[in-house]
Formats: sequence, structure tokens, C-alpha cells
Amino acid sequence: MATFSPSSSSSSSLLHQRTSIPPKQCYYSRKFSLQQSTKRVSAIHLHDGASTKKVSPVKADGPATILKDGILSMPSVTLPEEAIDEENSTVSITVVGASGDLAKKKIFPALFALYYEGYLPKHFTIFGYARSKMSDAELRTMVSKTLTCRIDQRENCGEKMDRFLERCFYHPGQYDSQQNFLELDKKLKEHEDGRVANRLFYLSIPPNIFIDAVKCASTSASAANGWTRVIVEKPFGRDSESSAALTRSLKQYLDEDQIFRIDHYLGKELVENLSVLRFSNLIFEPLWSRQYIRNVQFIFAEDFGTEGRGGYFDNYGIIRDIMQNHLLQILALFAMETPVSLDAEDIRNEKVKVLRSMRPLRVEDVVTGQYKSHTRGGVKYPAYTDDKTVPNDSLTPTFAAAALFIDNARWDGVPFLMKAGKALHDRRAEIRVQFRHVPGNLYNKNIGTDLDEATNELVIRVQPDEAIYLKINNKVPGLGMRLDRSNLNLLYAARYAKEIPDAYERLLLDAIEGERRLFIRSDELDAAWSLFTPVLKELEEKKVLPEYYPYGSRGPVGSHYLAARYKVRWGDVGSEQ
Ligand SMILES: NC(=O)C1=CN([C@@H]2O[C@H](COP(=O)(O)OP(=O)(O)OC[C@H]3O[C@@H](n4cnc5c(N)ncnc54)[C@H](OP(=O)(O)O)[C@@H]3O)[C@@H](O)[C@H]2O)C=CC1
Ligand SMILES: O=C1O[C@H](COP(=O)(O)O)[C@@H](O)[C@H](O)[C@H]1O
Repeated sequence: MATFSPSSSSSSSLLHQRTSIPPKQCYYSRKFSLQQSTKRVSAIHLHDGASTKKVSPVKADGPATILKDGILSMPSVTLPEEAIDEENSTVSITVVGASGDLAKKKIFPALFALYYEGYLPKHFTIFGYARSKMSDAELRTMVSKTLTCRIDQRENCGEKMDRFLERCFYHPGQYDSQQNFLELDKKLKEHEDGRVANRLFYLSIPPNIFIDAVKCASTSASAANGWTRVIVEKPFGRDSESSAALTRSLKQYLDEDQIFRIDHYLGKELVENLSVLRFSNLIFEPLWSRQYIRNVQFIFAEDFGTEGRGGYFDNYGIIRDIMQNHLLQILALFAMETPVSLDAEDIRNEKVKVLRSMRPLRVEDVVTGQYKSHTRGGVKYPAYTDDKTVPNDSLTPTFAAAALFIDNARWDGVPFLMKAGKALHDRRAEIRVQFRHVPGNLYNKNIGTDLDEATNELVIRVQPDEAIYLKINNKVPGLGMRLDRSNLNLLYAARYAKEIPDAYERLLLDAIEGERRLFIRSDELDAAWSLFTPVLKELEEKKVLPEYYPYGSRGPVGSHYLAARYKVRWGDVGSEQ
């Protein structure tokens, strides 16, 4: 073990102060401000000039404290031995299903962005694995064509891309072939070159072959002396039973702490910021309850249909595709109680608790829709069922709205509304918090007749154009006394010059670093499915007809009736959004 014991040092000198860390390493902290604000030493980042590695202290003797003039006093922390041994360890990342859409669109670009920014460890190798026949050179050509990520306009991008591609390789193989995975293992070993070998497998394949691939990877290509982790993509089953069966099968080959169930919405910047906003600002946390909040809305909209993914989508539908995972995860983060710390288990414990306090969704609290063909400006937009991979008589919802409730002391009676849809008039993901009326408001008569319009609303716009804004009532300048609604607006593009990383970058880095906070634990998943499984079964058994809405419209009118039943008006509708 190595001991690190700086004390009473400024944060900049802290970066270099150490006792028994080898001289070429210094401290670099991606999350330094987080550590300061939590006043706990939960992680330390080691940086050797080329790469960064996060380590958890084995032991911290006490909390960090901020003294006068920003001087930071740190406790003595004990680091694990592997933390100081970057030279002798390596990480191999195998993208299983490398020829597929997600790998090309998201995973390889995210890995390149991490490399470009210096976040990957010094020694790393990337392998693509799939059945398609490809050489290393062909994989590199394929990857280079799809590196259309945020980095590609940057300085030295071409040069860095060449360096990155030199470290990408390909192995063709079947997903259920131990022999093919043994061959992969052999190649990985050659690249690992006798170092401590850590291996990350990213399962970017259809769910019906997850288990075959996990079985082969774990039995024939696990790391011999380092860690082995597996990132599993959604869908995690299609209901409680199939999800539990998937978990059982995964656990035949992996421990829970090796399984990284990804929900990429948890990696989005504004979703990460939700806890910061709430727990580090005095003005929000005291208002975060039924006393002040009338309703909360989670809205997801896409202005395109299921084009190209109809085959997958028809078996799942929008409730499983977006609500049960992305929107529910955001809801859990929004509504959970204060966690004991920012450690993964403390956060996930709170998320499970709030999910388990929720009422299973009732069929009368759901509205479903499906888009139909629509011609606008001479262009004909297809119906969902025009997709050749979708049956003509499919009832699969491409839109749903739902009202959910949390039966605990904080949220009793507050409607949590969700709305998700494809082929709508715009693309957005946002959280809207509508506050109650001001009691005995002196200015009621200056507001007009619609008091609901005049309540405060906090909007967290996850995408596009990331922003946080608060709608307030304000006096219109002039000699009269007229109020209007104005926004206190934090528009990220105006406030921060830095680009926002893609969610997959954050999540891949976390998986490499063993940070589980943004990945879904099996009990969270069980709780999430318990809420949606009964209603999904009922909708399917009763063959409930979706309400048809034109491609490019605002979706079924039924969603407004549902909201009105709970005295809610969707915040994304109307002139001022
Ligand atoms: N694409 C996206 O935007 C998103 C995808 N996901 C999830 O990520 C995973 C991968 O998605 P995506 O890349 O779109 O998937 P693809 O359909 O593109 O499949 C990935 C690869 O798996 C192999 N494959 C496809 N079908 C089969 C099959 N029936 N049997 C065996 N192998 C098959 C193919 O490789 P080969 O033939 O070379 O072996 C293919 O290139 C899925 O679980 C998906 O649900 C999650 C969120 C978004
Ligand atoms: O998981 C999924 O997410 C995408 C939307 O992701 P975004 O990051 O582009 O907002 C959605 O299109 C897809 O249907 C779903 O499977």
C-alpha cells in the first residue's frame, strides 16, 4: 500500500504533494470540485502526463476540509498498490458486435474522444469482435469513417486518430463459440505483453445473444490476473420475469460487481447535474417535496420515427424503450432521499428505495399512441407500420403518456407525469417541475385569470441546447403594475465554452475506472420492472388500440386528458416553453 498524506496545502500545490508516489505521477482530478464540495476523499486521480487513472483510497483517515483562503486540508489516505503501477497494467476493451450500429455510432467515437482527451490508460488495446469477416485494416477504415464525433474538428485530430487506430484490432468470431473466444484471448494476451491485464467487454449485440457471449467471454477470455467487467446494453428483458431470468443467467458467469448495465441517459451532463443542483443549492432542496411542488414532468420527444430499428422496436415499444429505463432512472434520481454519500452503493440504495415506494402503473393512467403517415410540404412521412420489419397490424405504441405516484412522505399525492414519443414535432428531453401557487399572493389581480400559468416552473433541458431555467413572475418595466413571466436562464452554450461530452464517454470511462454510480444494479432493475410489467401485460393481453397521431404532430390528444385528470398542464405545450 502507498500512503498519501498531504495536509494544509492549497489545491494547486496539492496536485503535486505526495509521499510515496513515484515521481512521474502527480495528482489530477477530473472530479476535484466534487470531492471538495462533499468534503470526503472518495477518489483520487493519478495522471502521468499521458493518461489518467482514478483510484479509490483503501482508507481515508478523515474528511477533507476547506480552510481559509481556499486552503484544503486533506486526510491521510492509503492507496491500493495497483494505483501506482500503471506502467505494469493494461486495459483491453472488446466491443462485441463491433460491426453494428451502436458500435459505429457511439462506442468507437466515445473511445476515441477519451483517447484524444488523455483519459484512457497508458497501455490499452481495443478489439472489435463480430461474425462479419473483417481485417484489422478494414475495422480501422470502418471506425475512421464513423469518428464523426465532437472531436473531429479539433487540433491534431488526424494525427491522434492515426495513433488511436493503431491500437484497434479485429477478431471475427461467433458469439457462442468458446473456440473463437479462446482465439481472442490469445490475441489479447499478445497485446497485454505480460502486464496485469484488465478486460472490459462491451456487449453491443441483440439481447438474444447476450448470454452466449457472456458465457464464452467469461469462460474463455476472462482476465487471468486483473479485473474483468462486462457492459450490458438494454433491453434488460421485456418484463419482470425475463429480466430476472437474464440476471440469473448473467450471474452464472459474472458477479454483480462485474456487470455494468448501461442506461446512457444517466451519462448525460444534465442528468449528472441533477443531484448537484438539488443537493448543493440551498434554494432547491427545501422546496423539493409535496409542500411546494405541484407536479413533475419527464418529457422525451424525437422528431423521427423508428426508421431502421423497427424490427427491434416492435418487440418492445416506447414504454420499454424509453419510459421504464431512461425516464424512470431520471425520476429516481430526482425524487430519491439524500444519499449517505456519493458512493455508488449509497446512491443506488436511495434509488431503489424510491422506486419501491412507487405505485405500479395502472392501465387507466396510461395513454398510448402510434404514428400514422402524414404529408407536409409535399413530403410524405411514413406510418410506423410502413416499416417493412413491422407487421401491418402492429399495435406497438410509439407514444405513451403516464401518471405515476410515489407513496412516501415527501411525494404523497404529487403526480409524476411521463411522456415519450417518436415521430413528434420536435426533439427534446427535459424535466419540468411545476411549483404550487403563492398563498395569498398580493399580485394575483396583476397576473390575470390563469393562475396556473403564473406559478414558478423549473426546467432542466437535458437536450438539445442544454439549459436550466426558472420561470418567475416579474414586473414589466414601466409606470404601471403589470407582471409577466420571465426566465432566469442558464444556457450551457452561453455559460460554458467547453463542449459537453457524449454520455457514452462518461459511462465508458466510469466502467474502466470501476465507478458504478451511473450503472443499474439488479435490484433497481427489478423494482423498475415491477412498476411497468402489470400494465404492459394488460395492454398487450387486451390488445388496447393506440391512438393514431400524424407523423410530426404533438402526439395523441389523450395525453392532455390524462394530465387534466390530475389538474396538470404539460409544460412543453403553449407559446412560452
Ligand atoms: N443502435 C442504437 O442506437 C442503440 C442500441 N442499443 C442496444 O445496443 C445493442 C446493439 O445495438 P445495435 O448496434 O443497434 O444492434 P445491431 O442490430 O446493429 O447488431 C449489432 C451486431 O450484432 C450482430 N447481430 C445482429 N443480429 C444478430 C443476430 N440475430 N444473431 C447474431 N448476431 C447478430 C451483427 O454483427 P455480425 O453479423 O457481424 O456478427 C451486428 O452488426 C442492442 O442490445 C440494442 O438494443 C441501445 C441503445 C441505442
Ligand atoms: O435508448 C434509446 O435511446 C435513443 C435516444 O437516445 P438519445 O441519446 O439520442 O436521446 C432512442 O432513439 C432509442 O429508441 C432508444 O433505444
